[in-house]
Amino acid sequence: MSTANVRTIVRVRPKSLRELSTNAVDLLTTDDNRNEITIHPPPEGLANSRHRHRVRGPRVFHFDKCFSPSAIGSNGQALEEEALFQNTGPYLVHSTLEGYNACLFTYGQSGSGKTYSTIGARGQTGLVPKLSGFLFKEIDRIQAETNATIRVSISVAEILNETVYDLLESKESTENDIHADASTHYFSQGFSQFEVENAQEIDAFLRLAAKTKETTIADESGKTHGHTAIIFKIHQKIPKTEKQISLQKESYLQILDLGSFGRNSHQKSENGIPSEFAGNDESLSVLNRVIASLTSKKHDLIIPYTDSVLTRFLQNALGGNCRTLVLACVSPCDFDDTFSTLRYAEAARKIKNISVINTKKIYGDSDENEFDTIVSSLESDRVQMKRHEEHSKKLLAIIDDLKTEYESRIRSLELQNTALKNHLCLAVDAYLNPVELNFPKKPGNKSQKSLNEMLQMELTEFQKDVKLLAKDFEGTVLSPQEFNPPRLQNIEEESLRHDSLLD
Ligand SMILES: Nc1ncnc2c1ncn2[C@@H]1O[C@H](COP(=O)(O)OP(=O)(O)OP(=O)(O)O)[C@@H](O)[C@H]1O
Repeated sequence: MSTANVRTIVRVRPKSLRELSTNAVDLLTTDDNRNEITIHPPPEGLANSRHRHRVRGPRVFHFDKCFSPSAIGSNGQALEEEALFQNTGPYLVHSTLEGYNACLFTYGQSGSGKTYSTIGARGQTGLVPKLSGFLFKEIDRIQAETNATIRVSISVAEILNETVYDLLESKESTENDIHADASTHYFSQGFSQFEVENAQEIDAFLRLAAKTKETTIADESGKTHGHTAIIFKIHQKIPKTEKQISLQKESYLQILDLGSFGRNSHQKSENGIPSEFAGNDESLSVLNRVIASLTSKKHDLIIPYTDSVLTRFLQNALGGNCRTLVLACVSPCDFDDTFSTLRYAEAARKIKNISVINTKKIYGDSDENEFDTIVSSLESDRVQMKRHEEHSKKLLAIIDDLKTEYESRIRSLELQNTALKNHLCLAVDAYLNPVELNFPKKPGNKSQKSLNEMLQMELTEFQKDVKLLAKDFEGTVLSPQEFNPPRLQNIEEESLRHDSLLD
């Protein structure tokens, strides 16, 4: 079992021709050695930015690795291409061949270089072709050294508006068709899988997938706006030792080229106004919520993985049984989207994954050894338990906070209650023992009568108020027995008493 944080790599693309021709201001300073990127707010008057009011000066972000655009090498490839591969490929391939699940997913605004970096473009080889070459080189080496048998199969899917398209079978899948693998908890079942024996075959399947995309789900301009998932399943059988025990390992290597968000994106929100996530479906905003929940100080107990198909795919990669790399791609001249990407990428670095080697021992020729199945399932349960234990701790902390808050509220209510009780007692006492008023004698019966009526009315109003007050506090302040409201007869006597005072 190994615990590791999600690793984040940020790649800054060079200025596009449009940005060069319009003299767009470069807002990023990248220090590849310190792995930090500084973003500078655009100069006044150049852009109307959502974030500017929160970012008055430059803001520095830290990552596991940063790549600024570099010169083109003698092989026609940008120099950082090889460095990018060295920082991703071996980690992913070695992890998968050790038996761990591994995942790389891209993140970034439209046109920031996600597809360029993963798949490649116009003579530039992306990570996936390099990775498949390296994978088979390593498989050949291991097979030669250990006599292990390693089989690789590939699935390619497109996630678009909550629908999953199997790009190798050209069919749609519903959410129920696709599900997690029982032993690895990896969300990968339900697509067609094809066994591949070398990098050329992988390349052929990727071309087939691209063709399917183009003919079935691309728009008129030939673009597709979904998230592309390339999933390799690696199955290893390691031959028997003297004790007649052989090992089986099954792991997944998942590459996700995510769709775009951003103001330059191809789609708009429902009301036609471009928004941060308008360029894609809601799934990217769910992904941001998942990252925010996993890294929140408030310890959100429910991580919204199930709110989108994309986050179901990434459930293992974010906080689960997987070694994960995030490749965040940014444009140098777009403040809002670049700032947002850098913020989420930096947050993703705080996510902790607990991964296990997905292995199974086999005795003799049987691969149905009950004991080992139980052991491997227990190991997987242990990881789940550890996660639940962490959640329980967070839950207890929240309960403690709530308890303290409620205790202080109860104390304050008790104080209020005592104050109101005193207040009510005074009011009742004032009513039952009125201060005798010395009204001046007025000549003539008429004015004396109207004064009596006035007194009578005030007395009735006061009686109502006291009754209401007593009702409000019934059972908490005064019991009905304690409170003895004056009856009408008493009021009449009182009125007569006042009358006699006036006489
Ligand atoms: N590092 C880079 N060096 C040179 N050109 C690049 C680089 N990154 C991207 N580009 C160019 O920028 C353009 C956009 O790149 P890309 O299509 O990979 O973006 P994206 O993030 O996948 O966008 P979308 O999600 O909208 O498809 C392409 O023409 C690509 O060739």
